[in-house]
Amino acid sequence: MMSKVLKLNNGRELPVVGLGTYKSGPGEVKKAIKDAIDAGYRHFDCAWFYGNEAEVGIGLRAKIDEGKVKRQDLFITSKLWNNFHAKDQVVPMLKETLNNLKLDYVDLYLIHWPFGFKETASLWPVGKGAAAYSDVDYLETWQGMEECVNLGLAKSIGISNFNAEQIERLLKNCKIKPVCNQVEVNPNLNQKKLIEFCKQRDIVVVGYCPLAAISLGISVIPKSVTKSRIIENIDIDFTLDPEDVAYLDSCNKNQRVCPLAEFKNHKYYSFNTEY
Ligand SMILES: NC(=O)C1=CN([C@@H]2O[C@H](COP(=O)(O)OP(=O)(O)OC[C@H]3O[C@@H](n4cnc5c(N)ncnc54)[C@H](OP(=O)(O)O)[C@@H]3O)[C@@H](O)[C@H]2O)C=CC1
Ligand SMILES: O=C1CO[C@H](CO)[C@@H](O)[C@@H]1O
Repeated sequence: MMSKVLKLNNGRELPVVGLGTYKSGPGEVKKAIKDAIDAGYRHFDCAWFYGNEAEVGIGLRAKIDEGKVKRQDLFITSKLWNNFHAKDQVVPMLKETLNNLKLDYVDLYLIHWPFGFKETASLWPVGKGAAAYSDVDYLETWQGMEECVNLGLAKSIGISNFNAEQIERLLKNCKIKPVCNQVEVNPNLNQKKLIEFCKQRDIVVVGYCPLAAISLGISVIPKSVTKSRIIENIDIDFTLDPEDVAYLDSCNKNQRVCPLAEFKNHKYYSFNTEY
């Protein structure tokens, strides 16, 4: 049976299953949040880039106000987008997210990707080449993330889409350790080496695009705006037979849904290494 929470390296607890919110559209995400809270979800995966944090916040606030949950029972994650990697932009961007979510703090704030774009570039500067890239080092960004913890705006901080080498470099140069690395995990990309690498360093892996990938000792954040699926996705009280595990292992092709290959020439692109 799967444990319901994972312990983070700062002593806090992360509910294993969370609700993803990417592409949860206007007019549907508020209801999805409310349905999810009713179904027992307490972990919500959000991001400034998803453009829907204000409506997510309305759903959360409605359930808090009706007394269904307390703020302290929820685990809310958000992420810093790539155009805002300069150290002095991190706190203001988190404040904007908090304003949208109508919260005083997030439980977890992540650097969404290790590579940055210029603030003046578009949010998704495909085809613009290096002219759109910023070379702000994610170590600088991390100092801004640490400031978020020191100000009480984030209870925990972490990273997303970082490779092993980047994690090692960050661990050697941080004051506050990242609690998690959020990366793609599914049968086509089982991430065994990266998961083991993170476990050895007491970093929890949160798996995105996760449908059908469970039992790996990680947290998963399936997205759905459909009530029956929201309920189905948290009802995962089962263990897989060894043959099922072997079958899922055989599916691994190291293929990504989100390679962001458009940015593969960026100095801090993370998927040019094995893991
Ligand atoms: N850090 C990062 O860079 C990234 C983070 N993420 C995060 O991870 C989350 C999950 O990833 P995502 O890309 O959304 O993909 P998912 O693997 O969660 O798939 C979501 C899709 O699957 C459908 N679905 C959900 N449950 C079921 C079910 N039980 N049966 C059949 N279909 C189902 C949903 O449809 P419907 O909604 O219509 O029910 C939706 O179309 C994101 O929402 C986001 O929060 C994602 C990508 C990158
Ligand atoms: O979170 C995310 C959702 O998916 C996008 C790609 O389609 C990613 O860029 C982003 O990291």
